[in-house]
Amino acid sequence: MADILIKNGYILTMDPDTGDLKKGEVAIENGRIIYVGLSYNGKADKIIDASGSVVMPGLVNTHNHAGMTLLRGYADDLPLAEWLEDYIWPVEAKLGPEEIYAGVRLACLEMIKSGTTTFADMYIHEQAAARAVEDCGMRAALSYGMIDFGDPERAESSLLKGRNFVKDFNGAANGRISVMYGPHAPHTCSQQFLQDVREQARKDDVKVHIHVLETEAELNQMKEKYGKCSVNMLHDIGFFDSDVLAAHCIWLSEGDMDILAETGVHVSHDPVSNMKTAAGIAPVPQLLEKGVNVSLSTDGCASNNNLDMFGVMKTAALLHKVNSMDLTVIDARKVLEMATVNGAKALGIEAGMIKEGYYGDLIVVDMKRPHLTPLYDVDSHLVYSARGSDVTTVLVDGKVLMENGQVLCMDEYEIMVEASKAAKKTDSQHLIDVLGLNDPSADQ
Ligand SMILES: O=c1[nH]cnc2c1ncn2[C@@H]1O[C@H](CO)[C@@H](O)[C@H]1O
Ligand SMILES: [Zn+2]
Repeated sequence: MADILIKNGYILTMDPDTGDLKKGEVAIENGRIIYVGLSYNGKADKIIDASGSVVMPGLVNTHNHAGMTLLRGYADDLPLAEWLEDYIWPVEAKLGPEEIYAGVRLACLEMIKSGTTTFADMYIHEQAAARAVEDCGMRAALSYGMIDFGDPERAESSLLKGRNFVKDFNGAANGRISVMYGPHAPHTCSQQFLQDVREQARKDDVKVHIHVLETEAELNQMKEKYGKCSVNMLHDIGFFDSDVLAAHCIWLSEGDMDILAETGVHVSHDPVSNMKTAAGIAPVPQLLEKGVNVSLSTDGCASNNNLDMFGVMKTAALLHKVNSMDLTVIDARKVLEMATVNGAKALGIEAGMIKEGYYGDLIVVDMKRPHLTPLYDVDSHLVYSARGSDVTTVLVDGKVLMENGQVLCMDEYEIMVEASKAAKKTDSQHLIDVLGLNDPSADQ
């Protein structure tokens, strides 16, 4: 007997073998999809009626700094280096594991409510992120953000933290948590450190998550220091492999793109963040053309400033259309693939498609809404018209985390209270108490 049977929905399987089903059923047992088709010939403990809705794979956000929800809107409209060095890094030093736990809980709440079932993360106090993921039921590929700035002592302590994190959390939360090594970037980490991390990752059979060529400043710094760009430097030290997830990848030459394609590096594209920080435009159509696996992501909340993957999907499509002055350069289906299939592939998880044997990670999107009426083309609506708030039901690992808009896995109000309290640790003079936490007469 199945645990859950989803009926009456339009099933966007994203599986080319099955295609989409105008009205189909999905059955889930023990966390895995056991049936996708027109009619399930068996019983189920629980029925979810998806009439008037699309049932699709949960979205996969492949580059996040989830704890940064605490810094949403904390410092905006500043040059990237100044933003990071003068505002973000000093304030991160004030945040401890309890604050990050509250921030990641908030991130998970926001992601669940907008249809993301899995995210890849790189941040400080990542054990707290792991605890938050374990508690809320999401799936995640977590990495401890490591930076050495060329300081051997810092390199040693950073790698030790990374290794301990890998040891403690690989396969945690019943396999919902996977781990990666997270060296920050080629210009903030020394070559030796990057080599050491690479070696350790191979030894542990763990993937690597890194920022690559996000800014022109990084490109110039690398050329000055090594006489070559980040991609060539990393390639020359044998860093690249099909277990590497590289975020941003904006300032690429033709040759760089060939290296990424040949080595099987996965690229995480952050269009909203890249536009907001004026970092540039990643050559996504060219990367896809060369066969690079490109997935989509929000980046941290301080450079987005939300975690809505529907916004990211629309922005990705529009950005590359206008940039190439060719609106056929990327279509809605390709964008959906990047947000589901490609993301799961980058993280090496059996998700991103509604397919027998895959994880029961899926979402229900309500199409009975003014801004989704009339409906000619499901792909088009999901990318160009829908919003995260159209997601009504979310399942991860076959567990219902949200049903009919009701979050079941956490108390929304409590999460916002705890995050607002944690944000006080920033000592910002500008924090506005919208929840009325400092006013005892405030109505809850
Ligand atoms: O857009 C970005 N570019 C580079 N670094 C970033 C960006 N957003 C966040 N971080 C920083 O990466 C570290 C991860 O552990 C954090 O210090 C975070 O602030
Ligand atoms: Zn980032």
